[in-house]
Amino acid sequence: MKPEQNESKDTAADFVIGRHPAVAALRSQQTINKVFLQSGLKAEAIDEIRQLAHKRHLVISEVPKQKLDQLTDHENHQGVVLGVAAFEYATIDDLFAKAEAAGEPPFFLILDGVEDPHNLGSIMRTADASGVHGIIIPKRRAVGLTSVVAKTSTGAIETVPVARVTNLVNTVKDLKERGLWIFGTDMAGTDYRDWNAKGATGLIIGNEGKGISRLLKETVDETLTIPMVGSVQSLNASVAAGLLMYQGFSSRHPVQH
Ligand SMILES: C[S@@+](CC[C@H](N)C(=O)[O-])C[C@H]1O[C@@H](n2cnc3c(N)ncnc32)[C@H](O)[C@@H]1O
Repeated sequence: MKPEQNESKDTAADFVIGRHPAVAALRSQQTINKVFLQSGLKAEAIDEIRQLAHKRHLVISEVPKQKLDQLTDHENHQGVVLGVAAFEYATIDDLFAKAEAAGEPPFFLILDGVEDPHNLGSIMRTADASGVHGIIIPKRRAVGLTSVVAKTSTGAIETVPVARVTNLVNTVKDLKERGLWIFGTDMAGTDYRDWNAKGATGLIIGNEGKGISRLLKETVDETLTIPMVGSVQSLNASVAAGLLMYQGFSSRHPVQH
């Protein structure tokens, strides 16, 4: 499959939902594109939001409650939703370009349905620190680039490109054709301390509950395990990703004695 059939450059819409978060966002430096207020709603907090929006020369759209329910997937919006600056997604080619610009074999992270924005943000933070050239996520059933992810990433959202694809299995097959060696992760594989990530590498981290899907597991060249001696079943996805990314870093940047 050609990459352009599976992925494209796109942007994520994000919303600030509810009265307090909206006031905080309007008072901050955050770029706001749209202000939606529930039509006919009268309250002091709404007046304050109107004033703050006017001060910033923002256009206010008065919309029926159903429209806000729809935008927020029925979250408790209290009649207020702001459309905030979207984060732009990269393409797979952008990720390859980043590796090439660094003069290094690609080191990509593939997240198979990570859902928790704190996990994604924290993974991005470690990816930035450990020299990962980019992250690939699926379009469906996974968290995207939201404001919580941006905050948790402590700025890494600006430096680590994230590509969103419709079909991870096809993307991984395509990456293999482009020379990457694909590593899966679960509880029964090679000890990750023996892992050498010097070559072109794709590392897959699974969903917080389900791990890596069966079809994706079938595509991997090798599976890695972080040994565990306690009683818990598995590590948190971002902790496991962090340890593995740093093992990758260690093999790429050995200590010079
Ligand atoms: C919370 S775990 C998922 C657990 C899931 N029940 C399973 O059995 O795969 C989320 C992801 O973190 C990574 N992970 C967690 N603990 C790991 C370990 N000890 N070794 C390798 N990867 C691990 C894997 O990528 C896993 O898919």
